[in-house]
Amino acid sequence: MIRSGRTIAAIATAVVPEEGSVGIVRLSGDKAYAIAKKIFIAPGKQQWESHKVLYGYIHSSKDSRIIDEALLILMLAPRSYTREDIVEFHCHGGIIVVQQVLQLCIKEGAILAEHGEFTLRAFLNGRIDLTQAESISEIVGAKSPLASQIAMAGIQGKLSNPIKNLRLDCLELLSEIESRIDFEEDLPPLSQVVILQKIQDFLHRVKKLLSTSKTGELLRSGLKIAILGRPNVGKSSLLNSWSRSNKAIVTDLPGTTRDIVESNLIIKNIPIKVLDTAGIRHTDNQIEKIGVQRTHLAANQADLILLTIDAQIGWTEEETEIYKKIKHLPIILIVNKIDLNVPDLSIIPSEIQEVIKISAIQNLGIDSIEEAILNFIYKKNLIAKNVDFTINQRQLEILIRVKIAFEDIIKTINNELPLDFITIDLRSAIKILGEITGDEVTESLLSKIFSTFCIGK
Ligand SMILES: Nc1nc2c(c(=O)[nH]1)N(C=O)[C@@H](CNc1ccc(C(=O)N[C@@H](CCC(=O)O)C(=O)O)cc1)CN2
Ligand SMILES: Nc1nc2c(ncn2[C@@H]2O[C@H](COP(=O)(O)OP(=O)(O)OP(=O)(O)O)[C@@H](O)[C@H]2O)c(=O)[nH]1
Ligand SMILES: [K+]
Ligand SMILES: [Mg+2]
Repeated sequence: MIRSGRTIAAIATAVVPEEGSVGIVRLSGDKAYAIAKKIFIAPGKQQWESHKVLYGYIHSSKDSRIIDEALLILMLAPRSYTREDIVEFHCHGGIIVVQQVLQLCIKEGAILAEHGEFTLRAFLNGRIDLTQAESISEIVGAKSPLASQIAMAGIQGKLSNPIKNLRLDCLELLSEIESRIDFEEDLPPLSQVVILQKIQDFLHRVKKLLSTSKTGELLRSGLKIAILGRPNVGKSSLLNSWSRSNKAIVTDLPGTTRDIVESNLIIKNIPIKVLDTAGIRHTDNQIEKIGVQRTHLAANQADLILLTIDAQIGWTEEETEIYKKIKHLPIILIVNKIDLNVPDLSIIPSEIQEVIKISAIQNLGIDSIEEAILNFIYKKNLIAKNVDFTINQRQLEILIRVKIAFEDIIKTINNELPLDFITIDLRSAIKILGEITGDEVTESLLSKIFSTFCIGK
């Protein structure tokens, strides 16, 4: 994975046939400039200077066939994304031209970049730390404006700064304690109370960082919501009306939906995956049977269930039977088809607190469903107010280990054990914190992290 010394090349923009008016191919490494000189002609008196745009043609050096009319940007080290020499060819979009330009670069001695290799180099060359690199990957994959804003804060160091500061404060305390151990007679004593206060402050700071993880998780993975109910209550109609699509087949025949139909929505910055499912009933039809099994699987993987009933029919024995199987899950009751009938809601189970009346066909009540979902999210504390950064799963796991180390130190102090015991845990906390920023990191961990990035990033 770490192969500095070679010049890497990749297509940096999305590759979609006939789409995207401009496509970028970029090179990073010692040979970038020489390769660019070979395949790019800048007519007239244009100077090959760093950070100036050149206009010209990309051509195959072999048969001098012109591949594209393009712009070129040269960014010489260390003033570049990777801190190596970078060349960008801004070509016409679509896939053919950029693929040809990439091939040309390979022919001239570049190697294909691996996932995240440009950003890996930015990290290895010290331009950014590991949290900033992870934030760059996150801004690319952001599913909502808030997620993107949080990733941008991460790129600017909003996450790495508190972690770096905490690590520095730990290092300072460690050296104070160690010097007491080494030169006990020459220094004023360090009271256990002072150490305790400092560790409690560190612990508080770790907990604050940890508290952002749920929000991060919600913004990244979103919420899975399954629409459940017996056949013909209008589950597929609800999915269609909600997602303003015709994704799911709707007919007046019970048992229409056989397989899960998914739709991805964003509600107030939160990604929501809505699953339409096969209506639950006993059936001898082999296909429908499998559909119903899939409904049960989907229900158990969902964060929230929209149990849907028909206003004309109300709550029946069948609903009671379905409810028994899902009552351990968070449920919102949806009463559909209120355009046809005023429903009798007197017999629904009292445990069901949220009841929303809608008409899928007339697009009525969808906003109330969204409001109820947001309430569910706030009630469960899945999203924090005024978040300015969040930690990811990797950082969460590391911070939990740091928290344990601090808690162990507090126990050590309370048990009045010798200072040596404190330094062991403190040193371990420092090392673990270094795994977040990348100050303490193995090559295999780096491969793991950067392999999830997109190519050309
Ligand atoms: N064309 C293009 N657009 C792009 C990128 C890119 O690589 N190419 N980026 C890629 O993700 C993002 C911008 N991020 C960047 C971050 C740092 C540097 C950079 O050259 N930094 C140097 C020099 C700064 C300076 O000249 O003052 C540095 O920090 O040392 C460039 C782009 C988004 N847009
Ligand atoms: N009047 C009225 N009819 C509706 C409404 N929602 C759905 N329907 C009708 O109810 C019938 C069944 O709708 P679907 O959306 O297929 O019901 P489903 O729950 O997905 O049914 P299965 O997939 O078979 O389980 C169709 O004829 C719809 O047009 C509504 O809000 N008002
Ligand atoms: K149906
Ligand atoms: Mg259906």
